[in-house]
Amino acid sequence: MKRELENEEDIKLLVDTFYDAVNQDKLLAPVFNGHAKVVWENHLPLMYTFWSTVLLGSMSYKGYPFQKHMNLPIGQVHFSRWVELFTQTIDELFEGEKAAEAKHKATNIAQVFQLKMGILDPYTRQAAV
Ligand code: HEM
Repeated sequence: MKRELENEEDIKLLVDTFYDAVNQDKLLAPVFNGHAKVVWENHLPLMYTFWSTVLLGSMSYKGYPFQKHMNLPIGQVHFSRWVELFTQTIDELFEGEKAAEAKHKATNIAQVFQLKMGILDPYTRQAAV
């Protein structure tokens, strides 16, 4: 049954389910595990703090996420998949205002990363040529 996204337990469920999907994705899994060699025991708790700061205002995350992405071998196709999996995860588990906010914020942050990386053109917001 779908529920409102409202507490730390929900954040943990969101993050765990999302990265399970990432780990099964043929496009994204090699970036996380092959290229970046992410240590999941560290990354997952960090992402709980990130999303609880963004959505619940906990202020438990302190960092600069963009820096971790700027040298990754990723383009528009990777970001589109990331946003698609995130959106699917939210829709599968949650409903309501916070769920909508989570999708909106994730999409915006993904767009900002792509603008900063020069993947999207700042004027058209389409793929930069
Ligand atoms: C194709 C898309 C993406 C890929 C491949 C990706 C991959 C990564 C990788 C490899 C790391 C470093 C993990 C580590 O060193 O342990 C990371 C960190 C992180 N990512 Fe992403 N990411 C993507 C999109 C996003 C988006 C859209 C967001 C936000 C909505 C995000 C938020 C973060 C945060 C908060 C961190 C932690 C940064 C820190 O160390 O403080 N990522 N990501």
